Amino acid sequence: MEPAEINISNRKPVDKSEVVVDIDHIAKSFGSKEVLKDINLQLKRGENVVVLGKSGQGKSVTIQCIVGLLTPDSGTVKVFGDDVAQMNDTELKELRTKIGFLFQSGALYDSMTVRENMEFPLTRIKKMTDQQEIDQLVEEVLDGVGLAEAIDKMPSDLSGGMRKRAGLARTLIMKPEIMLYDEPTTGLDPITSREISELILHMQKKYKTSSIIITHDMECAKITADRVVIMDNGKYIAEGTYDELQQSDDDFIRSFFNQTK
Ligand SMILES: Nc1ncnc2c1ncn2[C@@H]1O[C@H](COP(=O)(O)OP(=O)(O)OP(=O)(O)O)[C@@H](O)[C@H]1O
Repeated sequence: MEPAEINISNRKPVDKSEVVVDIDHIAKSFGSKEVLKDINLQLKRGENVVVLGKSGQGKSVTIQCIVGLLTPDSGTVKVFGDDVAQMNDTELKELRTKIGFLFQSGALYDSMTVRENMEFPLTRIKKMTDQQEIDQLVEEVLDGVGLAEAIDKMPSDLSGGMRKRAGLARTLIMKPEIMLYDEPTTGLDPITSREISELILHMQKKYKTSSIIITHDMECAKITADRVVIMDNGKYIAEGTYDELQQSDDDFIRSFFNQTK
């Protein structure tokens, strides 16, 4: 059954100067398949927005449009006020240094220790050479995610939750202004999932990042979200705080909140 469309037009106007990601009526098809029909989303500075939606609704495609890996067929995506589709390779590279990703796997290099994994983006991307400065940043970031003791371990010696923390640390060491989390708690047990969600919240406060968090984990949404948007059939159909949406009169919206993990 098609969900009822929810009126989201009466939301408060957003102060544009605070908007770091502005997705304006984007559409994207692959062949005859219309994946995104009309997506609008504004991410404000320092805000955590959680995107909920059933599988295959185009959440990852939306993220790829933000970093310029895909170009929308119509509509615009502006990051820090600049249209991503108009950026040249140098500008895209520069943009991506300001955006951190955390994917499901955590994406560590298995042949490097935790310390070497942290050093890698500093020496390869930031071209840092001062070893003392590098050591200080690595120790600080690992301490922040509770992995100070694991600094000389190999990724294969870490639990799933520790790997996820290390992946997060490796992203945060670049001090991104925007974080994109794609299913950050998938595959983790409930206790570790909660720890990662709390860490995402803690990191938002500590580094003042703006984040988009794609998840199916409602506890993660509850812990991390300042605002939740629900995506269905290529459109954003509802938006509000976790509590507002949980109390919605719409059965489809409430169905997200009634699921067990
Ligand atoms: N590069 C591409 N070429 C063709 N089709 C694609 C491409 N990228 C995504 N799609 C299609 O777009 C649809 C949405 O994919 P997407 O990965 O964004 O969904 P999702 O909402 O993130 O799902 P999930 O929650 O399962 O990760 C899928 O049907 C997918 O096959």
